[in-house]
Amino acid sequence: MSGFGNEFATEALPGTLPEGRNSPQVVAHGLYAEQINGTAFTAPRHSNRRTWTYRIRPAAMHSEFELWHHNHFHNDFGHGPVTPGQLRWNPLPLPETPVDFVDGLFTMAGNGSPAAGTGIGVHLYAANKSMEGRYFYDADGEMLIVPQQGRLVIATELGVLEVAPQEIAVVPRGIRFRVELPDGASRGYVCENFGAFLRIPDLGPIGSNGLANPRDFLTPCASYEDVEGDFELIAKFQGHLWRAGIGHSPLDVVGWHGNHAPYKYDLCKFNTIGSISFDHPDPSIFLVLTSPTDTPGVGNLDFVIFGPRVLAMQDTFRPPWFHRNIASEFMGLIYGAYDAKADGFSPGGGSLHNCMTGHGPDAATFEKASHADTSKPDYIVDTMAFMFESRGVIRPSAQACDAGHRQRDYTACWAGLRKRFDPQH
Ligand SMILES: O=C(O)Cc1cc(O)ccc1O
Ligand SMILES: [Fe+2]
Repeated sequence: MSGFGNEFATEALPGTLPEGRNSPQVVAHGLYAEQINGTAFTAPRHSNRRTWTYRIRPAAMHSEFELWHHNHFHNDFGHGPVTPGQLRWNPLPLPETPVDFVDGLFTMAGNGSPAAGTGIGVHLYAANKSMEGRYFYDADGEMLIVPQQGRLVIATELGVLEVAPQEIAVVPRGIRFRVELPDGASRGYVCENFGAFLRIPDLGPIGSNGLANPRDFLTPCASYEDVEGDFELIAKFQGHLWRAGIGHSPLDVVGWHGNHAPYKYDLCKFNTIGSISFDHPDPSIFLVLTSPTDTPGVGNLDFVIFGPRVLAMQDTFRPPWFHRNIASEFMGLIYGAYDAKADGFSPGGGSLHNCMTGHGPDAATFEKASHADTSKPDYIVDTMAFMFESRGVIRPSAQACDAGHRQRDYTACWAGLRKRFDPQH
C-alpha cells in the first residue's frame, strides 16, 4: 500500500475488519481486537499514531520475561570522556558461524537514551541465518534498517516487507517481527530512534514535490502466521534485551487498520535537488526522513543520503567542503564510493565526525577537485552513501573504539593537505 503515514485498512481474510467501529462485542473469525498506540492517546491528530489489530491471540500471551544477555547489542554508549577525534571503521566482518539478525547486531554509537525519549542508537548487523522460532520487538524506539549487502525479508505483525540494498525499512516501536535472509550472508546498518517518529520533512520553497515523495513509501498488506511451537520472544526494553517463551507466532494479525505501521522506501526514487549555479549546498537538501525535536529545524535524527546526481556548479569546489558542524554525523556507505573520500571508506564501513570536529575531503579528493573543469557537469553515478545526523554528540561505544575493524590511521587521509599559503600570489 502506497503513501507516507496514511490511514491504511487491510485484511488477509475478507470480512475481518469491523465496519464502523473498532471493538465490537465479538470480532469476526474468532479474532481478538488489540490497539497499538505509537503516540500518546492525546497527541494532536496530525501526529497521532495508532493501529487496530484483529489477531489470533492477544500480545499479552507469552511466558515471563527474563533478562537476556547480548554481548554486543545495547545502549551503552560509553561513560566519561568522549573523543572529539575523527573515527572510521571498515565493514563488520561477516560471521563464520550461524548468526541471525538479532544475534548479529553490533552497537557502534549513540546518544540520549530510551528512558529520556530522545537520542539514537547506531548499530551494524552482520548475519547469515534467518531468525527461526524467534521474534523480536524494540520498545525503545523505531528501527531504521539500511541493508548494505543481502536482502532482508522482514515479516512483521502487520505484513511482510522485502528490502534490498539501496532500500530502507522502518519498523515502528513495539511492532514484532522476524527477519529472513534469502541471500545468506547479509550486512547493514540500523538506527534506533528514541525520539519523535521519523517523518518526511517540510519542503519550504522547494514546493509541493521533491526529495522523498510520499507515494514512494510502501506499507505491507496484512498477512498472518497461524503456527504453534516452542518459540521465543525477544524484547528490547530500556537498553536491555529480555526473553520470554511464546507458544505461537505473534505475527498472527489477520487484519488491521491505522497508521502505526512499518514501511519501506527505495532510495533510488529520491528526487535529488541541488545547485545549478555555484557553491556546494548544505546536505540538508538530501534529507529523506527526520525525527524532529522541540526546537524547530533541529533534528534528533536526520537521515540523509548522497546518491547519484549531476553536479553543475561552476567555479566551485564541488565535493563536500571542509567543515565543522554543531550536529554530529555518523556516515555509512551502501554502494560505490563517496565523493569526499578517494579511498578508505568502503561499502559497509562507517565514519563518525562529532560536534565541531573538523572533517571534509581527503587530500586526494581536494587535489583533484581543485583542478577539475567546472564548465562541464560531473555525473556522480553508482553510489549511495548516507548519514545519521543528530543534534546530540554521538558517543562511540567502547566495543566500537576497541574493534578490530576500526581504522586507527584514519586521520592520515588529511595529512597530505600541504601548506599552500602564498601572500604574494
Ligand atoms: O561530512 C560529510 O561528508 C557529510 C556532508 C556532506 C556535504 O555535502 C556537506 C556537509 C556534510 O557534513
Ligand atoms: Fe560532515
